[in-house]
Amino acid sequence: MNSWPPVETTVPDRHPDAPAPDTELPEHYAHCFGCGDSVEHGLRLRATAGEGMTVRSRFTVTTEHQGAPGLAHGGLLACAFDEALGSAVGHLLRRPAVTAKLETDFLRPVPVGTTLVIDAHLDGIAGRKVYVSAEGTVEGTTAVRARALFITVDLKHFVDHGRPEDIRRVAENPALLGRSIDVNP
Ligand SMILES: CCCCC/C=C\C/C=C\C/C=C\C/C=C\CCCC(=O)SCCNC(=O)CCNC(=O)[C@H](O)C(C)(C)COP(=O)(O)OP(=O)(O)OC[C@H]1O[C@@H](n2cnc3c(N)ncnc32)[C@H](O)[C@@H]1OP(=O)(O)O
Repeated sequence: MNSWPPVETTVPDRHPDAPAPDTELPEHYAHCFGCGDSVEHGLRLRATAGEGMTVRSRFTVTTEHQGAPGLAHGGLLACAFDEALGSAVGHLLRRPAVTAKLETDFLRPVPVGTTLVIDAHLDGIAGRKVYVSAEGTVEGTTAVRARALFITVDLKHFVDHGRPEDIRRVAENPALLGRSIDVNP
């Protein structure tokens, strides 16, 4: 297995305003497929800040998340990890970031009706590059592992690239961003 992180990094401190351990984390965007409550068949991940540079997320697989009969679709499992890893970056560093690379190892099938518990860990940063990894367990057995590179960006990244009507909706109703992001800091 390649060494991880693949470049020399430092391990940052938790941001002083990062949520305290055991705090339930809010959805970061109401229409986010990973965590938003407004997405009917979204993944609706729920996350809790952990100790140190960790966040624990939970994803309950429903009938709408199948790839094969009774089993979670691998792409949706990757999505759950993207969300869980992004949540660790965003909440622990309090900086906006986007996924540049996401790699997943599927070790065991994940059945419909089970809850995948995803423990994400922020491994290190090098400039704008943030390396994170996670392990997902079902009833105590490791089912999926993932590693990702996130790149920190300015909020302008989203304004410049997002569809204008969606950006406008958020500007008019900042509550769509939950309590995670202060659009007028
Ligand atoms: C007021 C503050 C508020 C703060 C926020 C607070 C709280 C937030 C709270 C919660 C957030 C919660 C949850 C978030 C949950 C889920 C997140 C889901 C995230 C996503 O789902 S997001 C969608 C998918 N994602 C994209 O839509 C990205 C598309 N992409 C781009 O937008 C560009 O591609 C970008 C910006 C990535 C880079 O572009 P760029 O021009 O800015 O920078 P550049 O290319 O120079 O890369 C810089 C350095 O990264 C290296 N690098 C780049 N890419 C690499 C790769 N793939 N492999 C290896 N290395 C790579 C380069 O090699 C260079 O390295 P070096 O510095 O060493 O040269």
